[in-house]
Amino acid sequence: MSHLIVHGGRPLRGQILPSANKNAVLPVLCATLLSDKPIRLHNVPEITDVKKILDIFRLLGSQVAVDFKAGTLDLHHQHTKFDPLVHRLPEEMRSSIMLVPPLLARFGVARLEDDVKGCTLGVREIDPHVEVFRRFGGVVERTAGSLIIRTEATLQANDHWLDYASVTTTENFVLAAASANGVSTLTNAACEPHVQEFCRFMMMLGVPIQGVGTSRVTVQGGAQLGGGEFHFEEDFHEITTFLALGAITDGEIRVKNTAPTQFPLIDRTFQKFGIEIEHRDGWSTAHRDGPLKVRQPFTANTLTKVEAAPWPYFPVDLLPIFIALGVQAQGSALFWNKVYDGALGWSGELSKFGAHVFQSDPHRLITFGGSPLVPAVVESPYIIRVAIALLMVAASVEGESQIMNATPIRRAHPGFIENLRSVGAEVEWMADE
Ligand SMILES: CC(=O)N[C@H]1[C@@H](OP(=O)(O)OP(=O)(O)OC[C@H]2O[C@@H](n3ccc(=O)[nH]c3=O)[C@H](O)[C@@H]2O)O[C@H](CO)[C@@H](O)[C@@H]1O
Ligand SMILES: C=C(OP(=O)(O)O)C(=O)O
Repeated sequence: MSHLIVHGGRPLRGQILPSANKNAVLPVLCATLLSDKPIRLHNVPEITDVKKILDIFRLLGSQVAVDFKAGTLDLHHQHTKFDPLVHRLPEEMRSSIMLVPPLLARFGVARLEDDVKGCTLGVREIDPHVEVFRRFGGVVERTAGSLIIRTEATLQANDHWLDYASVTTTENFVLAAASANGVSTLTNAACEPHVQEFCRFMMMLGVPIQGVGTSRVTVQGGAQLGGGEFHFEEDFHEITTFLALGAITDGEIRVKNTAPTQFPLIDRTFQKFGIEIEHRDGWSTAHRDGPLKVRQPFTANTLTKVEAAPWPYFPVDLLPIFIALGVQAQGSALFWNKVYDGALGWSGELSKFGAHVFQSDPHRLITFGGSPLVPAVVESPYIIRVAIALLMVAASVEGESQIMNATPIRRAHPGFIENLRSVGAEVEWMADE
């Protein structure tokens, strides 16, 4: 059941309790492997990436007890063993790469399959990760289809300066530094909300970290790590997505949001399309007054633009959601993906709805929105948020559309289709032939 049928044109109204952020949950799961004490996690989402990591934990001999209904996960990596000749880390997901430091710290060896590229957004380098492994004393060897990384001794604390603020490389540095023999500092560190949430988990395990939320992070390594309990926050991606779904269908969805301090730039970006976000009493709502409309800039010869780059810029994973708003909003807007070189190639699918978009180069796309759209059969690339963006457009257009290959949604958003139905959407997975 990889395709979605959407009967669009209904305003979506209601209330949503968002799930946790996949990109916080996955590094935390990897980090649990550093400790041999019991750990309990709350608000754990039932998503395919989480299930893949739990499967490998079971194969390694860890105790795993999960209740997705209650959102609780109990992990105990006490009798865990890793054999590079037998065990394969999960493929088609980026987060596998963050199992490497805990495996090195505990077993002195890790093996990483080549396909850890995740969403097909363009080049997703592993070199910054390899550099981090080497700086901590890892010896990296290429074999057919995988990398083998080994360490002879305890990981060596060090200072490192990244080429760019990479999310998973920052998390990998912190993971390696936690078990290294001294103080390590990373400069040009990523500081996304999920990186901060991951660091808070590491601190709960007993790792002293300074500079969380900034571009320089210092980690005191070598502490004896404990266990404990941790509760995941609501995902700012999912909050934003449901606010946008309410707005694009001319409805109104109220979404629980206990961290509105993360939202000022996201709110201002909504305003660029004629949408006002209200945060009140732990809930957020998007209001629109009339048709969606791109706000005109005061500067001559420019376009209203959404510029996505590492945090605290506008988050790159949310760009497709706003491109969907752009094709429905009257006027022109420029979307600039400063991170990925292959994240906009799907724009041809928007044309099937009758949308007018122009990709000016691999990083930039202009929407000329507001013209009437028609239902369509479109094909999603393997990109979570693009499957959702196509679904958003379909939900805003009267009639039946189909989104082929929409399963990437299941990598990040548990019960997404059920949630959509609960706010009035007519959407279902297509039965297999
Ligand atoms: C599991 C996880 O957490 N995945 C997220 C993580 O992936 P991930 O950690 O893989 O993303 P990186 O931050 O490493 O960036 C991805 C790629 O973008 C390019 N790049 C990035 C930044 C930059 O300033 N210059 C540059 O060229 C590089 O080619 C890099 O390989 O962060 C990405 C960027 O927020 C998100 O899209 C992914 O959802
Ligand atoms: C791109 C994403 O994930 P990944 O890095 O796991 O592919 C995402 O979460 O939007």
